[in-house]
This record gives sequence, structure tokens and C-alpha cells, in this order.
Amino acid sequence: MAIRFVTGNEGKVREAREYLADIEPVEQIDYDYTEIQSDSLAEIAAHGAREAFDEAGGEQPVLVDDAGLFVDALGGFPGPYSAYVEDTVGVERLWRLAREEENRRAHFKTVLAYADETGTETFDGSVAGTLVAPRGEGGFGYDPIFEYNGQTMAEMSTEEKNAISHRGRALAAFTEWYADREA
Ligand SMILES: O=c1[nH]c(=O)c2ncn([C@@H]3O[C@H](COP(=O)(O)OP(=O)(O)OP(=O)(O)O)[C@@H](O)[C@H]3O)c2[nH]1
Ligand SMILES: [Mg+2]
Repeated sequence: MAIRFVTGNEGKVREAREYLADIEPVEQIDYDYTEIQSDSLAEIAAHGAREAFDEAGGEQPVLVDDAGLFVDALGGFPGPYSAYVEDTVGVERLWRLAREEENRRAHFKTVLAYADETGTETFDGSVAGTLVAPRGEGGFGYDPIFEYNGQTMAEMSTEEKNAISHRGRALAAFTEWYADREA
């Protein structure tokens, strides 16, 4: 059964397709669920998945991904507001804010939420890295300024990024649960 991934973000879909290639096809559903205001990605994702599941008639399971960049020296900003900050301020200006800081450590986090008739499950993934001046043409969002092990995530192939990324880790937790549940 195809995984119905509710997102408007093509980059998230590309990564999920690559990761789930041998498991299930991924169908992108472009439904704009309510992103509640919360400092918890898990609450935002779970609420969104529930809404998207109910909206589609309450029969077909859905997957939602809520993600954010948490800059250590900025108290975790932009965190759950990362999409808003990307749209308003932009990645380059967020980098200029972070480069003023001695500590350039940051975390990227994703929570996947899967809703079906039995309830909603969430799966977390996180990766620690360093913010750097933008490099690389791949990936999306903040990938050009997020460096892990000497490479920005925009310098990695989708497969390389999935092997170390927040989303790859959340997808690993999800697939483990998904396989057990099918068995
Ligand atoms: O460097 C990055 N590497 C990633 O792997 C990644 N994943 C998400 N993002 C960005 O973080 C915000 C999340 O917001 P978000 O979860 O609401 O997503 P979104 O609004 O783009 O799509 P949707 O799924 O909500 O439709 C948005 O600015 C995304 O561009 C990433 N940036
Ligand atoms: Mg969004």
C-alpha cells in the first residue's frame, strides 16, 4: 500500500521516496493541514496527521513530517518557525545572524507522524551539525548552511543525506515500526 505523504515540500518527498524505495511507493498529497502554534514538532506533526487523515474520510493512513533548524546559540531559534523564517528572512540572513556567535552548533530535527484508524504514532530524528557560509547545490531549505562531518547537506546526494540526516533517522524509526506492524 502506497504511503500517502501529506506535504507541499518536494524535497521531503524526494528523500522519503529514496529511503522507502524498496519498501513502499510514496504518494504526495498536497493538502494544507493546520500547523498549530507549538514549540513541539511532535504536537504539530501529530495534529496535522490527524487532521489530514480525518479530512480524507478517515480511511486511508497518512504520513506528515514537521521539521526545524534549532540554533544552539540562539536558544533554539527558528525551531518550529523554520518555514516562516525561511520565507521571510531567508537562509542567507539566518546564517549572518548565526555567524556573529562563537558557538555555531545547531540541530536539525524532524518528527514524522503516521495517522490511521488505530491512532497516531510519531517518530523523531535529529542530527547535530555546524552552521557555515552557504555551500552546495543539492538538498533544500537550510541544507547549504548546515555542515555535518565537513560537508554541507547541500553537498550530499539524497542517499548520503538520508544516511546521516534527521529525516533519515526518523524514516528508519518509522520503517522499523511499519515492518513490525505489517508482520
Ligand atoms: O536544511 C534543511 N534540511 C531539511 O532536511 C529540511 N527539512 C525541512 N527543512 C526546512 O525547515 C522548514 C520546515 O518547515 P515544515 O516542516 O513546515 O516544512 P514545509 O513547510 O517546507 O513543508 P510541509 O511539509 O509543511 O508542507 C522549512 O523551511 C523547510 O524548508 C529543511 N531544511
Ligand atoms: Mg510547513
